[in-house]
Amino acid sequence: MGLWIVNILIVSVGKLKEKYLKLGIDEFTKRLTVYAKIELVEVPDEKAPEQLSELEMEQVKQKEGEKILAKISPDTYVIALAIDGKMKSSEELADSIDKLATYGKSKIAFVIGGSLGLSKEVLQRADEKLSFSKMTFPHQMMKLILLEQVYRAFRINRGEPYHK
Ligand SMILES: C[S@@+](CC[C@H](N)C(=O)[O-])C[C@H]1O[C@@H](n2cnc3c(N)ncnc32)[C@H](O)[C@@H]1O
Repeated sequence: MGLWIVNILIVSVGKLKEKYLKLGIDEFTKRLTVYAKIELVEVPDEKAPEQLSELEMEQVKQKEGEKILAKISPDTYVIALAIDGKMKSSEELADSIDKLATYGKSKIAFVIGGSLGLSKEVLQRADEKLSFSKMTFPHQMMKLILLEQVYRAFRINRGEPYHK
């Protein structure tokens, strides 16, 4: 594990409403502060009623995408969460984070899309696309799962015990 301070930024779309998810997110954020500087940023979602045309859906994603990109500095390594991205084991994610930190990429942003997903501009900016399975998770739940996996990654890299 590199000795660099790793800055983890998680950018997501929309305000977290569910209390049960908030509790979990707060818990893993707190646990992670031992290992990294962690920042969670929520950008406002665009109104997306049921009956949107393809074009309108693209516009929603584009507007949300602009707000996401505005939060990410140019020297940040961006990992976009996408269903069709690359799947990794927890050990592989841990290794990726370790290598990024070791080779001087100490700013890592994970990006989670809104209900319609991420814009092509965000996906183009991303250095990699990470999939958590072929299943679709609600974005707020995705944030909790991501935080747990990032926490797990740091525990793995430190050789610290964590339940299997
Ligand atoms: C409700 S999902 C969006 C679903 C949208 N139809 C799509 O295909 O992207 C909201 C966000 O959660 C993340 N997400 C949901 N399921 C995921 C998965 N299995 N792997 C990676 N990211 C996922 C993605 O960032 C996605 O943009």
